[in-house]
Amino acid sequence: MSDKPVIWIPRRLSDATLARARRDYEVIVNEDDTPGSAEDIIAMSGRVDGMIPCHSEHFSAEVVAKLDPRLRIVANHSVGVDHCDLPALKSHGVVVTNTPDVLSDATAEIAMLLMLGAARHAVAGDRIVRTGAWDSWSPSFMVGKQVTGARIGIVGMGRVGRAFARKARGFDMEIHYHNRSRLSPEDEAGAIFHADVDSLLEVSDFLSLHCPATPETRKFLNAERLARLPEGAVIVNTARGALIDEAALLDALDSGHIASAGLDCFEVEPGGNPAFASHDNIFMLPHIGSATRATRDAMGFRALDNLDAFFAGKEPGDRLV
Ligand SMILES: NC(=O)C1=CN([C@@H]2O[C@H](COP(=O)(O)OP(=O)(O)OC[C@H]3O[C@@H](n4cnc5c(N)ncnc54)[C@H](O)[C@@H]3O)[C@@H](O)[C@H]2O)C=CC1
Ligand SMILES: O=C(O)C(=O)CO
Repeated sequence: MSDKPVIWIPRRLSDATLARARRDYEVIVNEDDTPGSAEDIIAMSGRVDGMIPCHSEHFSAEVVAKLDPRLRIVANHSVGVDHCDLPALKSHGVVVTNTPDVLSDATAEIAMLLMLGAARHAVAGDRIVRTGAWDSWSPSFMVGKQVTGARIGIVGMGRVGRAFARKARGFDMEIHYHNRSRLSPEDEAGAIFHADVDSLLEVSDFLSLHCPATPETRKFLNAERLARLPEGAVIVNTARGALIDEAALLDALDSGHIASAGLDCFEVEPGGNPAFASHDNIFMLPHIGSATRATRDAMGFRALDNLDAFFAGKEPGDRLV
């Protein structure tokens, strides 16, 4: 019997992460890489001291109430923790950490891709070439919306929001933002703060969501707020599907008030919204904001750094509760 702590890794993390984990811990890996169910989480809590779950494993209050006291730390392999009932985990005595910063640039890259693709008809353009339907060219063919110099509204100017703003500056965009609090002049870097959501919406030719999913932000972008955006605005969401009222977004796209949307996150995942599939003006990706090799290694290492600190009796750097 080794005296190393035992940890459960429910999803197939990067090779480098698994190699380091196996060096330092007794590791139980879910080799078939399916999401851990409530039953799996509860059963595993009696066999392990720590876990490295992803946002696909849900720690609801009902699950947390049934956790075995052996489990002492949930070191998430994600920055978003809307899959965790933090107050319940805290009152159950379980430490929770996440992986901030290391995925901000990768996620901001995907937001840029979605913004550009949604603005410039990437879905329809790709389909027309791919299917051999490209049989003419004209000056009015596939005319899109220019990103360079346009006004971008950012909701949630945290780590990913600021990384996105840095990239948008490269496109000479005029940056506006709404956040829980105003940033320092250094972090703001010329971006224009809107204390009021409506005032941000009214100037946003493009709108990109970067705040966490919380009870307060659920369906943040509803019919009323969509109507406040300028005619022909483009929506980008790499945050969480829960932030958008998807039926209201479809209505706004169908009416032409919203020109297009670029979405990495959906209310139902995996799968997405089947009603979106027939819309060429929705550019969709399957929640791959942080999916680069470098970032996935960095996320895994950050989760392990948190475990290492915890099991060494120190404060984990990314402790949330
Ligand atoms: N698509 C993907 O693969 C990824 C998605 N994400 C999502 O992005 C989110 C943001 O990540 P970070 O930037 O690292 O978090 P962060 O905590 O650094 O930034 C979030 C910002 O939102 C602001 N905020 C919170 N509630 C708000 C509200 N009601 N109204 C306005 N602003 C509000 C906060 O003040 C903060 O500045 C995560 O919670 C996660 O859901 C993050 C990484 C990858
Ligand atoms: O980290 C997160 O919050 C994600 O959505 C996946 O990287």
